[in-house]
Amino acid sequence: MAEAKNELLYKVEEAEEEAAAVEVWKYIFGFSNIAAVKCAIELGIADSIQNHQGPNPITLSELASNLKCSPTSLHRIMRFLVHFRIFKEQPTTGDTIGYVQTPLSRRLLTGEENSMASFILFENSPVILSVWHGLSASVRADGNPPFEAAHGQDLWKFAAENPGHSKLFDESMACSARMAVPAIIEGCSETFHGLKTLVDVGGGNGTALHMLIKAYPWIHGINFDLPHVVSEATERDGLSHTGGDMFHSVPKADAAFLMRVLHDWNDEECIQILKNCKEAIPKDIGKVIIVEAVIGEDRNDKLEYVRLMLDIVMMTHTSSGKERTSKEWEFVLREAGFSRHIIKPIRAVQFIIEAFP
Ligand SMILES: C[S@@+](CC[C@H](N)C(=O)[O-])C[C@H]1O[C@@H](n2cnc3c(N)ncnc32)[C@H](O)[C@@H]1O
Repeated sequence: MAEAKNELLYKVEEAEEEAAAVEVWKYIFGFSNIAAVKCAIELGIADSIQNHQGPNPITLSELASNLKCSPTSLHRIMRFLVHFRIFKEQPTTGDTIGYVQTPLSRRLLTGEENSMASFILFENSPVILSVWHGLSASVRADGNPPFEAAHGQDLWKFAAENPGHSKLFDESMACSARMAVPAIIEGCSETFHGLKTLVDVGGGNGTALHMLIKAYPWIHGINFDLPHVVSEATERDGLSHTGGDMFHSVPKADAAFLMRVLHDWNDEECIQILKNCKEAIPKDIGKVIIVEAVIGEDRNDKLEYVRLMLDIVMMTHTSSGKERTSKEWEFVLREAGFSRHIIKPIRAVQFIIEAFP
């Protein structure tokens, strides 16, 4: 009996060793996946495949000629991206191989509804990649927050002084807003009924608010963000842009909407922002609609790993931000003076938290 048990234990350990020997390469060369995808976006591979006309899928030589690339190098990139199922190969009638899109490669198109291209380019820009080197120092608490250690100032001040970086950041946020807002509308439509005005606090370039106003045209939207952000935002029907500082005050409206803003700040700062939102809404019918990750709420959810990654992203990108558990949300909301709140899951990384004065 004991021998059989030892034998089984040995087999499990052996299988784990074998798996580790394969898995460890992900951590040695894992960045090559990101770099190859970034390269595909910069070259415009997905766009070129999309724009290709004709009965056959685009061949390597056609793609290389469109993109003005060396076919030999492009072949190596395409072989890699096909292996990782970003693109697919398909035979042509001319007995060669062509390339076609997959649902994943369509996320690399520029200017498409589901595009994540700007988000990928932002997260893998030199400015952001350099901050990751400061992670262990900040965990040991003997270093500055990683972004400040790398750039000498925080993300927001850096953005205000670097318009190119700020624009890419706003576009990257708009990309993921285009994914999140349909999930909000699908999962929580009733949240917006009865509202005449809605202020999007830290609303970036207004993409999310514009989508909400299109779905609920009776609402007038106020897109509120830092002055340098709203000065670059496009004018859109049904909404106005207001520049300011949410730590000072928030424009008045029936409800305040905060999507992926509070996770940029520590508890004390969150409480201050939430108190200012509470001041901005009516005491009787007002509410604050928060769109944020809730860690550990559904550990088996397919997107839980994204919430955990996002928490580490907050450690590196912001000075004090974090993703929160439901208990941590309860704490900041109570401290900000809200009497009750409800957490609703939606089909997204984030949940909806509705808080009432
Ligand atoms: C992570 S982004 C979220 C953008 C948008 N809500 C979304 O989800 O797509 C955080 C936003 O907060 C804004 N922000 C930072 N500090 C602010 C402040 N003191 N007052 C107003 N907005 C601020 C930033 O400019 C940025 O647009």
